[in-house]
Amino acid sequence: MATHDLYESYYNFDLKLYVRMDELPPMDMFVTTADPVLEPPIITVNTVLSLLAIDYPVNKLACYVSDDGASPITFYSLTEALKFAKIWIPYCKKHNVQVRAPFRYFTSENQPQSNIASSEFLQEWTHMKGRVSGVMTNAPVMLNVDCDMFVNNPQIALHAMCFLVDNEKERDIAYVQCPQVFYGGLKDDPFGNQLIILQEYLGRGIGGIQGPFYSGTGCFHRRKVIYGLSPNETTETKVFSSFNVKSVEELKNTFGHSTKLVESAVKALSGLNESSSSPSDSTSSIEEAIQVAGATYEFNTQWGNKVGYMYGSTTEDVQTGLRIQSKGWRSVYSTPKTPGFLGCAPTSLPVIMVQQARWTTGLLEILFTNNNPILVTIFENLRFRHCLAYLYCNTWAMRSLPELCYNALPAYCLLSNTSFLPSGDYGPYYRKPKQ
Ligand SMILES: O=c1ccn([C@@H]2O[C@H](COP(=O)(O)OP(=O)(O)O[C@H]3O[C@H](CO)[C@@H](O)[C@H](O)[C@H]3O)[C@@H](O)[C@H]2O)c(=O)[nH]1
Repeated sequence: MATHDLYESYYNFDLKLYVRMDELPPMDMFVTTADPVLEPPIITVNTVLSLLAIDYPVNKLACYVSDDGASPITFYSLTEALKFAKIWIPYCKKHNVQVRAPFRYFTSENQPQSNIASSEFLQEWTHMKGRVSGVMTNAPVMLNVDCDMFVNNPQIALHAMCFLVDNEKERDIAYVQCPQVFYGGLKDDPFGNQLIILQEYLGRGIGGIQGPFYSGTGCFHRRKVIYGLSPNETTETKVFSSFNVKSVEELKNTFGHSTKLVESAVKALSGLNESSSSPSDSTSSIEEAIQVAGATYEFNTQWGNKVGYMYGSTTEDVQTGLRIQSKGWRSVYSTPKTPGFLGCAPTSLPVIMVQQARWTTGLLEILFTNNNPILVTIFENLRFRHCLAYLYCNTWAMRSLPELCYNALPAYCLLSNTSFLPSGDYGPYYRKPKQ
């Protein structure tokens, strides 16, 4: 194997990835956006450009943007961005640019140092800066990213592949989650936006049990797991014992009436899509994609219930991760020195409160679904200690009441001139220390 064919990447646990370029699995990347006012198209465009420019074979990447706001401005911006991508991506790769979201790259701290940069580079840099203003692929790996989170480490996909490329030891890993890291936060993080407790302490702690929760953006999934595969249903047993004997009708009950989608799901579940790198005929795929994207497609199917993203909670990501882990799958954190993705945290109190109210409500809702952590620990394969970690998060909203009372105690004591701490009179059984 020639050295230049090798991709080598180090992970925290000294895990190495030795794989030829053509052996890397294809990857579909999903960016979601909803509101062109709150999430200006320029942010989405930067995220898309940074994804397209990651260090990965270009013929194995596909990027999908879901715009729930159906904004023509976002659409127009993306078509313009594609033209820009044709010069931006080769430029990043040629000069090994690290931050590949143009709006971050062209900030003052990234100005090239003219004393060390070659004249060719300086010329190209200036040229680039002038332009800044301006059911198809079925890949086995899927990455999802919020529109306001750009790629900060172009090798992040290779880091994730350390775990996902078929490696005997890591076969039961369902997804690789990158912690959410934010730029431009408030000084001293007064509202806890950097999620330090959640990610640095809780996240890393549960990483040692069954792995981090799925927390939305910055997550690399195996498609077959999203389609409902369990770790004990190895590729072979699934193909030969289950799907081959299931009738087409049964499969349609699960995946809907699109024959093409059913075929692609069977391929994904049986691992037959692991090496295909080019999309199928794009015209017919687009027609099929329009059909399966319709709001009514999911009626009387298992989407949202057993396959795909779970419904029933506004934190669909945590619930989907719980469904996956309840089958016994594990997950891992990807925390290379340079964070994989950087996002923009809200900075005003009202926005933060709305966001946290949404999260806490969503987490509580999970307790009232079939994916209640206690039920899936008893009847499925969620580990007990992992169940406790989920319960700790799910009850975030309920904990707010005792926490509020506790926080109000010092103020109450000051006003009423009382103390909630022991007064010093410990009763007859207390022996005073000798002087
Ligand atoms: O109807 C909607 C609403 C939101 N979004 C997109 O979903 C993403 C997350 O929405 P946002 O309002 O930014 O929610 P956050 O609370 O910041 O997101 C966190 O929490 C969400 C719910 O748990 C996860 O889906 C996200 O990945 C995670 O970053 C953004 O790209 C939105 O554009 C849509 O596509 N359609």
